[in-house]
Amino acid sequence: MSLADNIFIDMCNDILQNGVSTEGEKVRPKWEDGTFAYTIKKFGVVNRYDLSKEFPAITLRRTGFKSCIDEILWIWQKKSNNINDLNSHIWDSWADENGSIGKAYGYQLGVKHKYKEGEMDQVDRVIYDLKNNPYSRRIMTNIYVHEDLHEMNLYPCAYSMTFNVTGNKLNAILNQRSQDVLAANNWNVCQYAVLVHMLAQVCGYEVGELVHVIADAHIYDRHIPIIKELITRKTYDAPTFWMNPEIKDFYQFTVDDFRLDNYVTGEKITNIPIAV
Ligand SMILES: Nc1nc(=O)c2c([nH]1)NC[C@@H]1CN(c3ccc(C(=O)N[C@@H](CCC(=O)O)C(=O)O)cc3)CN21
Ligand SMILES: O=c1ccn([C@H]2C[C@H](O)[C@@H](COP(=O)(O)O)O2)c(=O)[nH]1
Repeated sequence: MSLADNIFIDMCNDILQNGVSTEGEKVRPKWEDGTFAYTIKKFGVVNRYDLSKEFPAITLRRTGFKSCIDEILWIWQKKSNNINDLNSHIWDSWADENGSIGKAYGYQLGVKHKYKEGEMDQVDRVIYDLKNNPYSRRIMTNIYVHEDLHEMNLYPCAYSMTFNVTGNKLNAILNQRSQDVLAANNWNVCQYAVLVHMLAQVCGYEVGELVHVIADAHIYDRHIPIIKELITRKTYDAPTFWMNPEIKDFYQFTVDDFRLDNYVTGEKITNIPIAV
């Protein structure tokens, strides 16, 4: 069993047993047929992944490793907010007729800001500090920008990263305000784990911990039977993560520079309904 499976199973059991239902409350998302998408939710879930021990992909079912990397590169490296730059279709429901998701995610990371050292966007600011001020306690990004929220089709969920160098290790906190546990929990964990690996390699560190702080961790009503079945499955050993060691420039990584070897998992769950 992988450590990530343990964390996932414990979190799901905690939500199912101790969570609170939103049924009958005023909620925003809907299912495709127009009915409200209620959840069972738990406030303030914190999960810690030691990336130096294993890559945190669950084995209960296969996490779409290549598509989650494609999305993190879309946001952090291409700094794009257009689904035409993305190879998967996961954002289609939130894009306008031109393919834009508005001033969200990649758009915000590409905005240049004025600092004493010159103009930089948030990603380049992080890389600059990791290389030049590793003991700074101010190395963080934030894409939850209130003045632009009215131009976002979906407000950012995973909205902030805080990086912290301790010894020769790069640690990070991912702050997430809202988490669809079935569709995107392990997806988000794997993509931000990959981001920490990338930044550690190009800035000269070993990987440390990824701490995932989730304000509202929820299981949608139509996902409850799927989750109940999922967490009773057999688990396998964690896969081996490979990243091309030759890449030393953050902007040179492509999806082909990453691989999960020996990723043995339970069977695929097809057609997971997504609340929009
Ligand atoms: N309700 C909801 N849940 C989300 O997870 C979510 C949103 N909305 N809105 C924006 C993005 C889009 N995200 C998504 C959307 C779909 C999948 C999905 O269908 N996942 C499939 C496999 C996809 C693949 O491997 O390419 C899965 O089996 O989990 C995942 C994340 C995450 N976000
Ligand atoms: O990276 C992501 C993006 C989105 N989600 C989920 C979390 C919620 O279920 C919805 C967003 O709805 P809000 O009403 O805006 O909270 O999308 C995710 O888990 N991960």
